[in-house]
Amino acid sequence: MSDTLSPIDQAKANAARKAVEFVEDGMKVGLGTGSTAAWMVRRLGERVREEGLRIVAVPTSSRTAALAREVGITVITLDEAKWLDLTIDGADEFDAEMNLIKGGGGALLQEKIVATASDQMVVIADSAKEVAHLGAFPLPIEVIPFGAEVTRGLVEELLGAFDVMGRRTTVRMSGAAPFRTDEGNLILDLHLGRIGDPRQLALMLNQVPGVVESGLFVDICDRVVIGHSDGRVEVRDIHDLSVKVMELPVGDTTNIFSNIGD
Ligand SMILES: O=C(CO)[C@H](O)[C@H](O)COP(=O)(O)O
Repeated sequence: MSDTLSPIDQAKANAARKAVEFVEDGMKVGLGTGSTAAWMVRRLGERVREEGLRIVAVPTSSRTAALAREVGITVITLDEAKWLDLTIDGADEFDAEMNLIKGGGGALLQEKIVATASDQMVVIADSAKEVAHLGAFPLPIEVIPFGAEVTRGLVEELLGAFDVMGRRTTVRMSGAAPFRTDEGNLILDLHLGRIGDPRQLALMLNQVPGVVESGLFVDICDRVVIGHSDGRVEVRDIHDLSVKVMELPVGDTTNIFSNIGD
């Protein structure tokens, strides 16, 4: 029930609920990964079951695929979809230009492929994710296991040429073993503190052999839906950053709180 939710979960759920309003009948939709995205998938499932909304969806992880099927959403592959109308996903950080750090859940590669193959990417986030400069959240990069320590060394060397505060890197773990992505790759977390030029860093990281992709999303996000813990939801559009739509709490969220798995 909604009154058992923490303020942060309430904020995430409200942002998710608002973003799902952008989904229209007949759309092909990309589904993000993470706890905020899970709220969105549940709410979308509700619309499918209760309103008869006809959509097909491309999930960005095996976790999201399982949840989507569970709530009654038809799942297809990106190659079947070919192109998507809209992707809704969470983020670990976003700045005023809607640059993002993503990959806290380890799904950054599929998330970037799916978002890039979409007419629109809508990010849903609680207000704590907004930052003046990206980088306090460790930047995840996906690297192939072959020669991963050499790749790590090259990345650390590269960071020496960048305007970042810290340069420490860690291999993401899952218990005692390295975390593996859905593609079987590893995640390196870059503890940068502050990223001076996200665009340049994203470009350069992709030049390192062994790096598959970084969690820096530059010029990909079109809209951010921000949930506040007091119940307000704010929508920002990259095409009109001067306009902020402030809204009162969005409807009754009781149903989607009944089967919380994340
Ligand atoms: O990028 C992601 C997963 O790879 C998530 O969208 C990001 O980590 C935000 O997660 P949450 O909504 O749980 O805070």
